Amino acid sequence: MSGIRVSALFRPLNSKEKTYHGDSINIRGIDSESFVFKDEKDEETEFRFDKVFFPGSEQADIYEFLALPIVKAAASGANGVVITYGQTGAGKTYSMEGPSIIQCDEKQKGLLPRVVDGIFKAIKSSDDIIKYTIKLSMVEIYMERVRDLFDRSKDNLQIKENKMQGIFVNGVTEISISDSAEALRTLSTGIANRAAGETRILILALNSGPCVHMLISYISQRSGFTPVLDTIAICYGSLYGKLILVDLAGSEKAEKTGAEGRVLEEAKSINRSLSALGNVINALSSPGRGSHIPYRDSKLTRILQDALGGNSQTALLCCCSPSPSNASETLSTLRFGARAQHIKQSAHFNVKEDEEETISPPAVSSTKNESMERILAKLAERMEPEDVQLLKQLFVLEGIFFDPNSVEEVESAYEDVTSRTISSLQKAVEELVATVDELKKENETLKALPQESYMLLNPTLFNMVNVDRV
Ligand SMILES: Nc1ncnc2c1ncn2[C@@H]1O[C@H](COP(=O)(O)OP(=O)(O)OP(=O)(O)O)[C@@H](O)[C@H]1O
Repeated sequence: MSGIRVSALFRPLNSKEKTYHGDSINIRGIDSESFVFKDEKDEETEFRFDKVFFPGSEQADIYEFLALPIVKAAASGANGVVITYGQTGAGKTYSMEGPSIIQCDEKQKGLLPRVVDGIFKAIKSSDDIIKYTIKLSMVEIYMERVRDLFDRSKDNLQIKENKMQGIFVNGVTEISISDSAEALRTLSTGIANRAAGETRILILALNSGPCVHMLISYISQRSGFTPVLDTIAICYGSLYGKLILVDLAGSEKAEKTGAEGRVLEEAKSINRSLSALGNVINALSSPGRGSHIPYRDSKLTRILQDALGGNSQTALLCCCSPSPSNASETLSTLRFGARAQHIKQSAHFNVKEDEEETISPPAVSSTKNESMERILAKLAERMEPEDVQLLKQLFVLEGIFFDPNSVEEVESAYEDVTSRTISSLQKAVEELVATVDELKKENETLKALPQESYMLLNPTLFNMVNVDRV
């Protein structure tokens, strides 16, 4: 999958819409990927997405097209994100959950229960030797605070970032699950805790390891290493895939909600976070984009930074009403989706460090390679070509990841690898100095011995010391 996979979904008309406009709808399908949309002024615009789900589409088809490839990739250690976007009542939650995640007709099942089933299926069909741990977290963003839906006392969680996990919610409750039924029961407690109208984020973390076939490929790579790199060889033990499902809050304008007081404040906060998402998408999709992408402008964009900026497989479902009465909101949802289509990404595998196992990370992505080359070019200005070659291998081994568009992160990755290399070189130098000291001492002892003892101990040394004395 390249870029973000974007689909538009038109739910069936509801009874209210039918009352006002009968059966009329403002879209005319062209094929499974495109349609003509008629706005409030009867102007027509053609839209094309990766797939269009017209009214009456099957929930199973949406899952298979948007989420299944991501589920499979997550089971092999890649990050994935599925987002539903659209105005209130457009079908985001229905698409995500279906009428209920616990008791529901098979046909109506939403993405969430299907994703959970899909993960367990992928695990069952994988190699027996791989052991998986699956953990669930569920948060909502309420008035720019990240709240834990499994533990309501945690109502202002912080978003952090590290090299192995990328972006993560610090201190969030993670519940281990071992089968679909348990996962759905757990999820339903989180769903019961949510506030109406907020953005809900479900994080499924999959850890797997040890993985033997990767151990073999690691050994074959190691055979070419010099002893210097051996001393800093990094051990890998497990892969983890992070799968995030995001049911966004309604995208309509705050004023349109007719709310007042606290509810209006909530609506404005939702608008701010969705407009921050729009700004990030605009920045990422602009052809001559600069290096600054405003991920830090909202909690939502910060959590989705990996998803939008590079190292995840991402699917966006733009949920719409097909009714002329919602034309202006539908148009803005479609435009949002059209912009998102221009974002280019590259998913890569996450390899978690482990002290006991040694496996090689899968191949790095092309974006990461570009970043790597850039950093190596910088290093080449001040290092010997052989050392740069060694670093190149180290980059590949270490599976370094960072946002290649962020100068800050490029710098920190550069500093990280440089300082590790320097410390390993320092260690090697210290060992050499110790060896030289030992040899010197040995030499002194030998010099102090009478000549006859030299000859008995080692005739070669005797000759060397003699030469030295001459
Ligand atoms: N694809 C669909 N098929 C049948 N009914 C649907 C579909 N999508 C949505 N609906 C119905 O439309 C109504 C609103 O849908 P839903 O709650 O999913 O909207 P939403 O976009 O999540 O709204 P909110 O922003 O308030 O969460 C529900 O009653 C739901 O049953």
